[in-house]
Amino acid sequence: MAMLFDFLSVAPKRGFVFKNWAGIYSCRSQLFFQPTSLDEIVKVVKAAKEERKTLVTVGSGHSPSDMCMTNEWLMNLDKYNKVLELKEHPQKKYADVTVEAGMRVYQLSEYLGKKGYAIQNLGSISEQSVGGIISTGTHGSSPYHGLVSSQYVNLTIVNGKGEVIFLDSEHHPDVFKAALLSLGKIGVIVKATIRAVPKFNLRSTEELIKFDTLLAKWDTIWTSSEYIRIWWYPYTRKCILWRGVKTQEPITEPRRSWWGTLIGRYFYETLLWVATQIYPPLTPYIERFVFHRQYGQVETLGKAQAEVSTSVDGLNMDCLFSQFVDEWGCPLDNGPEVLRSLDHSIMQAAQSKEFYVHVPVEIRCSNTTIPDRPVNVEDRTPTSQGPIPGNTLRPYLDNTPSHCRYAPLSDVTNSQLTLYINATMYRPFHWNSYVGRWYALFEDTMAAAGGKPHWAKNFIGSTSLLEKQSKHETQYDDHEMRGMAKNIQKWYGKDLEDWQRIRREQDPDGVFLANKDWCIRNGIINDHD
Ligand SMILES: Cc1cc2nc3c(=O)[nH]c(=O)nc-3n(C[C@H](O)[C@H](O)[C@H](O)COP(=O)(O)OP(=O)(O)OC[C@H]3O[C@@H](n4cnc5c(N)ncnc54)[C@H](O)[C@@H]3O)c2cc1C
Ligand SMILES: O=C1O[C@H](CO)C(O)=C1O
Repeated sequence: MAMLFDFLSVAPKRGFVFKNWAGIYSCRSQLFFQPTSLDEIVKVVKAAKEERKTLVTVGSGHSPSDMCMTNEWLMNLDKYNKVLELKEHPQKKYADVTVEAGMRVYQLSEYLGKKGYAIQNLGSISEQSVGGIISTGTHGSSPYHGLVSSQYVNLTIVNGKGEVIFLDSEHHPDVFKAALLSLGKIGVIVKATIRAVPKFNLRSTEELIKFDTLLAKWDTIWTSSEYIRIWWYPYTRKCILWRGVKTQEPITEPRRSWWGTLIGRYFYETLLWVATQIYPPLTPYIERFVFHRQYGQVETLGKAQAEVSTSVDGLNMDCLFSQFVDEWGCPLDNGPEVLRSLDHSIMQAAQSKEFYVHVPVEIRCSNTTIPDRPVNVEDRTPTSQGPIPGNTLRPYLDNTPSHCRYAPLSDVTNSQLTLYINATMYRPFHWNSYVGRWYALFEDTMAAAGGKPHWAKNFIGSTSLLEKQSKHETQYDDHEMRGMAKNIQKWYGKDLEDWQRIRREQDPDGVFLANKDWCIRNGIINDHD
């Protein structure tokens, strides 16, 4: 082995155990690589091909599912994480920054901040790697911004033949579309160019509103701010409406957070542990108690005090504890019907003590419609709303509704938007909670509303959706993913076929077909691939 890998500056580790962030899944890889240069990455891919091994590239391991698990070769690009180039627009309206794909999003924000720029939109955290955040369809929450991958102008990948390929809207646009949401199966993303905008702060409010107020204002609320997200606390019948706009105002004191304190946090996790492990009917009481500690009792719509923070602090949030997450996207127009139905089911389940949900149920939106003209940047100021897209291609595996049509910012309505609902279930002190019955109901509701699951998360599916059953239903753990091959083939149709064709062309020997079981149970490859 020493001979085979003497080109590496960091020797591969044998038997390295990888655990995902939530600690739900772990695997023992045969060999674990941390290359430090493009040449080393190419050689690792070629060695995998020659040795007939499969290779998974793992970023920060923040995907909650078992998608990165492998008992063959595992590679991580944490040591391949430098900034390569910064190209500024002549009037500094934006900057295109090329980085090595192992860079973490928080590292990229730190670098950009020093140069006077910021990432246009973020998800709830910044721990992810650039390669990882692109590969799963990660999103934030905004009526104007799309998937995080829409900020990327180009990618460079190493495909399964060990070739280095540059991808953008002109060079191999079909491979670019496949790599913009690839689940790590098209090639290793080694470099990426992100379009950043002038640095901005966020002026945000957190308003306490009734669940009924949310439903009553559904038609206009989502377009009331550039950044917006809602946290739903079903047992309190209340929500927190978070809204943010770009500003150049100076940063203010952060708002207080009860669960942000050591005692609040530990107490909350202990209460959840008691509820999940000893007496589940406590859950609604805990939720009400925690909500009132954190947010108070009184409706504050239009009256909440604003906070000014950096864009990163404003867009990221405290995700609290290890968790299962089942998140789906569906047309935002279907929101009221979906939420009424989920509300009814959650209340009935609590009454019959069938299951309990954790909070918040996160409600977000994105605008993944494709602009019909380039954005005019000349008149833009650092606080102008909306994105300057890096690309305007729709990834083949984009899970958001495909029928929504573009409208200029001033004309955006709910009909342009995707609704994301995120059913988080905590694992207090890393003890599992029961998710099966809640997630089955949640998934049926979302599928009936035209939804599809977020690829990276803990969707469960059903044995009835598998092409071939390897286990009986009773042999699965409560939270174990059964898969949804038949639905995924039905939902993605020709897009999936195109993605599969490109996958085979780029990786004819199946170097990236690790964790084949995950791929087959979700229909992205066939048995004979
Ligand atoms: C607390 C928390 C908050 C989150 N918030 C959000 C959110 O707000 N919005 C949202 O949409 N998601 C969210 N996620 C999910 C997260 O953004 C995605 O799972 C993301 O893909 C994780 O990035 P990663 O670097 O950890 O990738 P990993 O989980 O390590 O890998 C994910 C996939 O990317 C592939 N991959 C990684 N690097 C490369 C590469 N260089 N080349 C090719 N393929 C690669 C892997 O093979 C795998 O298929 C959250 C997750 C957690 C745990
Ligand atoms: O996966 C996710 O986890 C957090 C919620 O805790 C979030 O926003 C996701 O998305």
